[in-house]
Parts: sequence; C-alpha cells; structure tokens
Amino acid sequence: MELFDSLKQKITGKNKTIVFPEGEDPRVLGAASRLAADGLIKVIVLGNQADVETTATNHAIDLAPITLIDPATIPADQHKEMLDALVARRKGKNTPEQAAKMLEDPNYIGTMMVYMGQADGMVSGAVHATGDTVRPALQIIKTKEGVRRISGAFIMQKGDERYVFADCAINIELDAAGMAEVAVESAQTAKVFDIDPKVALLSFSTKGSAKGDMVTKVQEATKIAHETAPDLPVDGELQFDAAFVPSVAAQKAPGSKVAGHANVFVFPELQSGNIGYKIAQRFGGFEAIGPILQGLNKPVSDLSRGCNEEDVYKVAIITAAESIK
Ligand SMILES: CC(C)(COP(=O)(O)OP(=O)(O)OC[C@H]1O[C@@H](n2cnc3c(N)ncnc32)[C@H](O)[C@@H]1OP(=O)(O)O)[C@@H](O)C(=O)NCCC(=O)NCCS
Ligand SMILES: CC(=O)OP(=O)(O)O
Repeated sequence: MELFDSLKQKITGKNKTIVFPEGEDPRVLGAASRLAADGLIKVIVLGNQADVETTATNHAIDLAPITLIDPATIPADQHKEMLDALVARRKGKNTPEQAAKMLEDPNYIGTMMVYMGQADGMVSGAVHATGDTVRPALQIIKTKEGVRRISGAFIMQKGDERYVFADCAINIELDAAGMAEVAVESAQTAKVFDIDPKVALLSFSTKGSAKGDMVTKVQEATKIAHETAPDLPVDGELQFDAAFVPSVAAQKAPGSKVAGHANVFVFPELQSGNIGYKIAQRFGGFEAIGPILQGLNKPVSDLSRGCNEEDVYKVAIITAAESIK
C-alpha cells in the first residue's frame, strides 16, 4: 500500500485534532481545509479573523470545515488558564510577565493547546523560521523519556526510493553521543515509514581515509550507536558514495554490512544535513517530507518555509499518525 494511503487509514475515524498557528497563509489554510473536508482530522486554525477570511476569499478556500480561533478574542478565563499552565510548566524559568508575552506568539498558543490536550499535534513553520517554530515545543512539550536531544529527520522519496536523512533541522552541532542518538532515533523513524533501516554515519572520510577531530567524532558516534543498539545495522565513518554505491563501497569499505546499501543517512552536523537534503530535493528531484521531529513527548511538526500546500497536507497526516500510540 502507498505510504500515505496507510497513514490515512491509520488516522481515519480517530478524530485527531491538529492545530495550525499560521492560518493567514494560503498554503496552510488550503491544506487545513482539505484535511478537514476529507474527514482525516479535526482542524483548529489560529489567525486574525479578518486576515484569514481575506486569504480564504482570495484563494477560494472553504472555511466551513475549520475551527478558526482568533488569538485576540480568546476569552479571558481561557487565556488565564493557559497562562497559569505555562508558568507552572516553565517552573521558574519564565516570569508570568514573560509567559504572557510568549502567549502573544501563535506558536506558543498552539504548543500550549497540544500540551493541555486541546489538540493532538501542531503543524507550523510555513511562515516562521525553524527556531521560532520548535522552541516552544522544546520548552513545553520536552523530550520523551530516554531521549536527550530532539532532532529533525526528512523522509526523502522518489518513485520506489525512500530514505531517511537526519539531523537536517535542529541541532547545530552534536557531540559523538548526540550523533549516535540521532542514528538510533532515525532508525526508529525509518521503521514507521516501512524502511528496514541500514544506518550510515556520514563524513568526508571512509574508514580512516582522512584524519581529524571531525572524523574522530563520527568514528566515536558509530561505536556508541553499536553499543546502544547492537542489533541495528549501522556503520561509519562513511562518505556518501561509500554509503550508497555498492561498487564504491566494495573499494572503500569492503566487508561492511551497511556500506553500499544504506538507507538512513546521519549527517555530522547541521550545515551538511540541511544543505544535503535541499540538494537531494532541488537537484535530485526527491520529495522531502518533514522535518519530522524525533524524540518529542507529543507531536509538533515543523515545515520548510519553501513548502507547498501538499507538503502541509502530508506533514499534518504524519503528525496525526504520530499522535496514535
Ligand atoms: C533549535 C534551536 C532554536 C534551539 O535554540 P535556543 O532556543 O537558542 O536553545 P536554548 O539553548 O536557548 O534552549 C531553549 C530550550 O530548548 C531546549 N533545547 C534546545 N535544543 C534542544 C534539543 N535539541 N532537544 C531538546 N531540547 C532542546 C533547552 O534545553 C532549553 O530548555 P529550557 O528553556 O527548558 O531550559 C537552535 O538550536 C536552532 O536555531 N537550531 C537550528 C534551527 C534551524 O535554523 N534549522 C535549519 C532550518 S530547518
Ligand atoms: C527545514 C528547513 O530548512 O526549513 P526552512 O527552509 O524554513 O529554513
């Protein structure tokens, strides 16, 4: 079954609610309206009422299936309840005044709705940069037990080919333990998308062909990933060609169970991860689905600001599916 058909089947009838804090954006509003009209999820859109209505009129988007909440008109008692919950969650890290300021930002309101159980997940980031989109989730939703760092993975898809790239979105620089954690988390993500994971930890060096601190970090990360998940096929440090091309793997990493067949690619830091996925997307013609945030207590999904309506639609389906245990 096609990936999104099985995800749609998973969420149909579950009445999951997804909140979209960027209601004024036509890509977001269009996707939200279609998702609700298709009966896949219940939709809450946050936005200035007049601006959302203008967007709907200009783009022929039906607002009927959507619940629109204008943050400026949230009743005082509901706002106070949210503010108190935020102050309590931040446990002295933010004053009530700071928390009130945070709630002027729709990403904080949406995240609080997820935290308070008013929504099952949030999709944002079509307008806001990643930092502003995910910071509320890092501060409020937080990591699930056993996970130190949240990371961002993309499902890269073209025809029958499907791969996981990570971390392409969140951690600017990880140490070896952090990179190993991304490797293990990404393997879990791969399984959700019917990929049998073979994980490559990428570098500009293959099996000691170059030296330096950056290479040592990837070697150490590979060792830690082996110790953490002994049954997981994982290898490093590998250059991308050694990880992906069997003939190059035979020359550069003979005997590796992963080299030449990798389908989960873990980048050594964010520069290469973010650049790498965008090259595969824009030069390689791969659809980039994500970033899917790995390791959060409840699903919050970021979008690329370069996304289209279909990307928003698909990420929301993934987010709803993630909310089903
Ligand atoms: C994600 C990011 C915004 C966090 O930066 P930040 O807000 O300055 O981070 P801080 O160190 O101030 O941490 C803020 C909170 O988030 C938590 N946090 C930060 N990174 C985290 C991570 N990867 N996992 C879990 N929690 C994290 C911190 O513990 C802190 O929590 P606290 O306030 O309860 O103590 C930052 O790492 C970033 O900008 N990353 C790059 C995003 C990007 O532009 N990607 C490219 C496009 S997709
Ligand atoms: C994931 C990503 O790169 O997001 P943006 O394009 O919004 O920076």
